[in-house]
Amino acid sequence: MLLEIDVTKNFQDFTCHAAFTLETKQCGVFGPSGSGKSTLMHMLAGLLEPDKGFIRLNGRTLFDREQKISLPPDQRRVGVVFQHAHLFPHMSVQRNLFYGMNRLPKEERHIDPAHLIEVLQIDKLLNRNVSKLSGGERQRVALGRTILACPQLILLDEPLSGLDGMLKYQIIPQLQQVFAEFSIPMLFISHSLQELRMMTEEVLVMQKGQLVQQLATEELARTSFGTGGQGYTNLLHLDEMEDLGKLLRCRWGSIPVMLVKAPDQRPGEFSLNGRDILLFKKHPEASSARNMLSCTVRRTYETDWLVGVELECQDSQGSQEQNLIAEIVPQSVEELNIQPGNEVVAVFKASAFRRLY
Ligand SMILES: Nc1ncnc2c1ncn2[C@@H]1O[C@H](COP(=O)(O)OP(=O)(O)OP(=O)(O)O)[C@@H](O)[C@H]1O
Repeated sequence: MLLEIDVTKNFQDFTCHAAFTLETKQCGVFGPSGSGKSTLMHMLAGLLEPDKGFIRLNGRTLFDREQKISLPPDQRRVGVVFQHAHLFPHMSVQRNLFYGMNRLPKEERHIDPAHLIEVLQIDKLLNRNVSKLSGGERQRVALGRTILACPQLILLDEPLSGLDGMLKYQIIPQLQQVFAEFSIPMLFISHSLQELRMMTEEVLVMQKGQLVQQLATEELARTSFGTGGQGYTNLLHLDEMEDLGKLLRCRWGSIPVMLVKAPDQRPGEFSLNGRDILLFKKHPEASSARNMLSCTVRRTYETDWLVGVELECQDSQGSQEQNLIAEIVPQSVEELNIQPGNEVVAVFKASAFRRLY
């Protein structure tokens, strides 16, 4: 995908200006409420006309003020999924799903509906009336309808913010799978950095109507979590849980880790705060913490008042496996001689994990 934009929109007391070139398939738009994320998205989709500038998608001009080009939304090949799925209330799920696809010339229909329906797990909903769907089901149908129209770009405007926490994290793996399998470029708009980390590789940061940064989502996570009070959040996929009574032995890739047993605990995504990880020079002789991983320091970086230490953790065979970031105070960096290439032991409790979904 190649998206080239330089647009300006003036409202009475607000100006939105964004100029960027994007080649990444999975990109986020991040910013606080009122920073202009939706305004930018509406200009892209053709729902709002910029006062100045141009929008080109894969070399095709969607908008150009000087050339007096402004394609209507249905000719842009840009699909939109809103916060609240705008499904047609008088149609069944099936008719909603195929609405856009039926309007496409046959030679442009390159998505297999049966496969998409399977990945989105909506096969049992096809004959239902849309008023009988839950929030998560509605969002999956809305996404399916948008994808079947075979857009060159999909805009998702806070698609998860209308869903409660648990449901949100259940739908994320499905979204990840859909975008990976069908390889559709997307712009994912959100004010949740956690969602963006799970869904995108690169992110555009909006502030007060201006595009202020374009960077890797992971890089943004490091700086924002580091300078914010909450600390950097490592995201870990844990599976193969083995019941040891009050603890669960799980796999993080090929590394075994211990997790406290909670009701209804099952494999999935967990977070581990970088400030909950202690670093030791040598393997501690005894500790109440259940997790002690041998690691190599890869890099350090400074946050406002802590130091982020990028670690490569080894599995039992000693091969470098997973990455982890610990945040420690500068004095500890000096005392432990934390430098790239040095070996340390990362220690954290079995209760330090938080389940995401
Ligand atoms: N049609 C309009 N007329 C006048 N002002 C508008 C219009 N649309 C948006 N704005 C203003 O533009 C600013 C940015 O709004 P926008 O909805 O783009 O922000 P946002 O980053 O998407 O916010 P949120 O996360 O709350 O959805 C706001 O101050 C809003 O009041």
